Amino acid sequence: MPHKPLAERLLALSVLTRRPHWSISSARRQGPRGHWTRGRKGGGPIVRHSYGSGSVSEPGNLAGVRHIILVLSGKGGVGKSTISTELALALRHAGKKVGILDVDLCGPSIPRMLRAQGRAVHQCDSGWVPVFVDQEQSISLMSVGFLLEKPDEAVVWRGPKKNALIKQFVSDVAWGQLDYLVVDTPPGTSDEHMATVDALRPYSPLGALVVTTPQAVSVGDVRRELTFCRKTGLRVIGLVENMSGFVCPHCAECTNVFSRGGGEELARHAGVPFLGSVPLDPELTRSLEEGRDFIREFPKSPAFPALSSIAQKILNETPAQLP
Ligand SMILES: Nc1ncnc2c1ncn2[C@@H]1O[C@H](COP(=O)(O)OP(=O)(O)OP(=O)(O)O)[C@@H](O)[C@H]1O
Repeated sequence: MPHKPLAERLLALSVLTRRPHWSISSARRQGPRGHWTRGRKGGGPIVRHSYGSGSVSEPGNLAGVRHIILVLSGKGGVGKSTISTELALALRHAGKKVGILDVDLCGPSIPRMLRAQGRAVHQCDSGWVPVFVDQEQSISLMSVGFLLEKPDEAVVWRGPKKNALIKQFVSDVAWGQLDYLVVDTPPGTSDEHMATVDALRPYSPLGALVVTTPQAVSVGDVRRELTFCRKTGLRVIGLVENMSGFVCPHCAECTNVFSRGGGEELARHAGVPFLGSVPLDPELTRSLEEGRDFIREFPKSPAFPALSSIAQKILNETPAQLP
């Protein structure tokens, strides 16, 4: 069977939902600049969904989410998806219900990191049901990776189309009730970031966690990321320095492969909290490649204390529990 293009599969998916107000099919009356437009004016749809720990009847599909955390970085490959995944796992092991929204449309890596590639997105009356990655259904994940025919298929879209999908991820995914939604973003400060921040603004995100590596270039990029947060009114929860030294598995000595301390110094200089330094850890790399639960399986590894302490700092800031 020939592969259908992604837009066609999304169209088929939204036709299945038969949603009267906002679906790709009804909204494909394209605006003058190629934007998908809403079928009717107004705010988010009134939804009633009843899975998870209760039922809600409020505007929009993020109404049951308590805290939204964006994970940003100025540069690619610094470990944004890694920090998003491990933060979600650590919060889940602290007894929280967690969702992950992967808006890194051109490089969705979280399905692989959580061994969820190839899983399907289903429908309910309230929209797309995210993929539950654990048996207890404590972590749910939505990613463009689930809409691709092949895991390595490229998403070659211009900005307006990407922005429309991001808006749809925010308005049409039935998250149910969550303590935390972790949003993994692409590197940089692009249109997609603006679209994400704009779509999430009505839900008052808790703020942004900014990831950097110790090298000067990444630290320079993160400076721009902090400016982006300031200009878009997004609070910086804190800065994380990733790949910060390598702890030898034989003698436990830490070698600073890159320079060290740049992130902490930048945080001090910028007046934002520093959340911690995560060392390079081969067990972390392996567990991400194999889609294993690093927080549960590797509590003695070098990256574990830093990752749990970052999660604990977030928990300390947001003590409220779901009822
Ligand atoms: N602290 C760490 N120790 C060991 N490996 C790590 C660590 N942090 C990240 N990695 C590895 O580095 C690679 C890049 O990480 P990741 O995909 O999280 O970066 P990213 O910033 O999300 O990249 P992109 O910009 O492509 O979205 C991955 O293979 C991951 O396993």
